[in-house]
Amino acid sequence: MTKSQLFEQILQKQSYLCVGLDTDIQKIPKHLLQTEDPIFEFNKQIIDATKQFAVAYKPNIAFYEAFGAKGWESLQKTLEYIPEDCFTIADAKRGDIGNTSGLYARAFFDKKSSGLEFDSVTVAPYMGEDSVTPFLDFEGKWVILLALTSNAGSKDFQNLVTTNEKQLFEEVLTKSQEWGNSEQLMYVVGATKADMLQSIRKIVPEHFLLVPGVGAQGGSLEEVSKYGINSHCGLLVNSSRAIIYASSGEDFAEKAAFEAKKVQLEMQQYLTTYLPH
Ligand SMILES: O=C(O)c1cc(=O)[nH]c(=O)n1[C@@H]1O[C@H](COP(=O)(O)O)[C@@H](O)[C@H]1O
Repeated sequence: MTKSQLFEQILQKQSYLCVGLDTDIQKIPKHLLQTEDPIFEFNKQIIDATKQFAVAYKPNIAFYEAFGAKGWESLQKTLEYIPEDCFTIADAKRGDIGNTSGLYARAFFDKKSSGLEFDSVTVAPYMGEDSVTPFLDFEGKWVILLALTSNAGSKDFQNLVTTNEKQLFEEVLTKSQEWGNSEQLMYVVGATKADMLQSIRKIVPEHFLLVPGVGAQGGSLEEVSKYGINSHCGLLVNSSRAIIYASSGEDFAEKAAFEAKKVQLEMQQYLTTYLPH
């Protein structure tokens, strides 16, 4: 999916919601445990319930690979079930020396090789250019580079000041623009770091940002939208637990739809207010 196609979807659905499929077998409703593939069954019902309110889905790979071959099978079925018009993110946080990154890229982008073809994959930037470019070599695919993450430990390294008198995450935003453009690179900025969005937008005015951390982690959707929206929206805001575990009963899909719709309606307001006309 291209940047302009993604923006079109956002305008059509009046939403920049990404539903995180962090599907934890311990948390899914008990009645699904009798089905042949409970993780897929849960995802299928969540996707059906939320697809009119969401423009993207982000399965977090940890929740699948923990179950070995069976988990990968649930992931593949889930990916195939996501509607064509939704952007897909493999949240795998990969990155290694060049030849290894090339194989990680095949795992998520090359259907003939792995059976999976996502639109994008999350990548850790700290091994530098040659660890990221093998992902960028896949035409039409996106790399979502970790910049300023939502967790408390992000300050351990990402805020350190470098010899250029910049914080490390700012170096990531600046340097990586030499490797790819805003048609193939996005950045992760945690919703809990919304106060930094104004200065981040000065470095990456055109790029899409994947913003996790609203909902369960407490980030403010309003702040993120106010400081993060650019001329083509430029935001995918992820919510996982607050939507998919809105209920642990048989009404889980209905409750997920209710939560997703609530977020979508809020986003509609922010698009009206903050999207430049
Ligand atoms: O790359 C990510 O998606 C990510 C980056 C980050 O800084 N913080 C963060 O929470 N995430 C992911 O976003 C999701 C957040 O889930 P909830 O807190 O349940 O909405 C999880 O899958 C995290 O792994």
